[in-house]
Amino acid sequence: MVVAFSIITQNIASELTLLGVTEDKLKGEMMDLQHGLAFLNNIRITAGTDYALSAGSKLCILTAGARQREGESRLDLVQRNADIFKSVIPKLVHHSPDTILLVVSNPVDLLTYVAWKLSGLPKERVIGSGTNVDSSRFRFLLSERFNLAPISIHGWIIGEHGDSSVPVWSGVNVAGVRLRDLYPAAGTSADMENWNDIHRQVVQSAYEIIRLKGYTSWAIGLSVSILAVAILKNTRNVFAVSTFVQGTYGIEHPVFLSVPCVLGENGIIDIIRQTLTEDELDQLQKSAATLNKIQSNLIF
Ligand SMILES: NC(=O)C1=CN([C@@H]2O[C@H](COP(=O)(O)OP(=O)(O)OC[C@H]3O[C@@H](n4cnc5c(N)ncnc54)[C@H](O)[C@@H]3O)[C@@H](O)[C@H]2O)C=CC1
Ligand SMILES: CC(=O)C(=O)O
Repeated sequence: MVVAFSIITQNIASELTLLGVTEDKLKGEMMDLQHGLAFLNNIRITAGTDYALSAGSKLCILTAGARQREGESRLDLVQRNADIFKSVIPKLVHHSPDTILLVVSNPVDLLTYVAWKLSGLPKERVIGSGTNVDSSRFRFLLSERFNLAPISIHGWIIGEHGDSSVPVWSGVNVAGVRLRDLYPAAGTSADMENWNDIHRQVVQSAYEIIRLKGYTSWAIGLSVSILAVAILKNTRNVFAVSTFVQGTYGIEHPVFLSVPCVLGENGIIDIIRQTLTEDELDQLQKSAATLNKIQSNLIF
């Protein structure tokens, strides 16, 4: 619902459909959103369980599925949510054969792979929300340490949206001034200033928020609506999103994980190849291997 709300406030869509399994809940959410339209630009909002409502969609955002309970990892959800995708994806693509799929449900990298396989769509049109939200958490935490606005901090988290994510310390910079030029040990094992604690906090963020409020919503909602803006407005902005990476960064496994990608009306237009250190590359390849191990045992 935060994704839907953020999209409505961004004025990027003329129609929005909420699809799900509970008619009453969907109708209630639809009415509540509709009653706010007098304060916003107009948009046609519909809701229901009939996938025909979504016919001709340019973008389908997938948030269906189980979420982590306290202490559960994202990877623990995989088979449950793959089963749900088995019933959802073919119906979506049947009604919108030229759509772009943007997967948010967890574990997002594995489910993006599942969505790609089930949909038959070209890989450029199947995208996972990936580590865009981790990168935003990273930039926020760095911004507190630098005492600067998060938007002025450039830093990327790549790899799995989950426990094996990779902080690209070698690239962290403000206005082109690299943290590593000022303090070469930042994020390494020799780091006396403990910058890596920021990455630890990024990885722990979802666990901590789930412990505190039961689920995460605001940051992911904003993060996904920004991706929707880039796709629907063809902006060519660069975000860390989950894409098919076999053959890039020396990754041999057929997996989806996050690297910086250019987004536009056809989905992923290009991958930006970052100059990673040997250690960062090694971590990225390990992240791919972690995902591949689970992916090879998936049934869908
Ligand atoms: N990638 C990311 O950064 C994030 C991912 N998530 C993931 O998004 C998913 C949803 O999380 P929440 O919205 O918090 O959970 P929620 O429980 O509030 O919503 C899940 C929705 O899925 C619907 N659903 C269940 N089976 C369905 C089916 N067969 N067809 C259509 N809809 C179905 C439910 O009715 C419910 O409305 C979870 O997998 C969660 O882990 C959540 C936050 C961030
Ligand atoms: C739940 C989740 O994946 C997140 O907020 O990062």
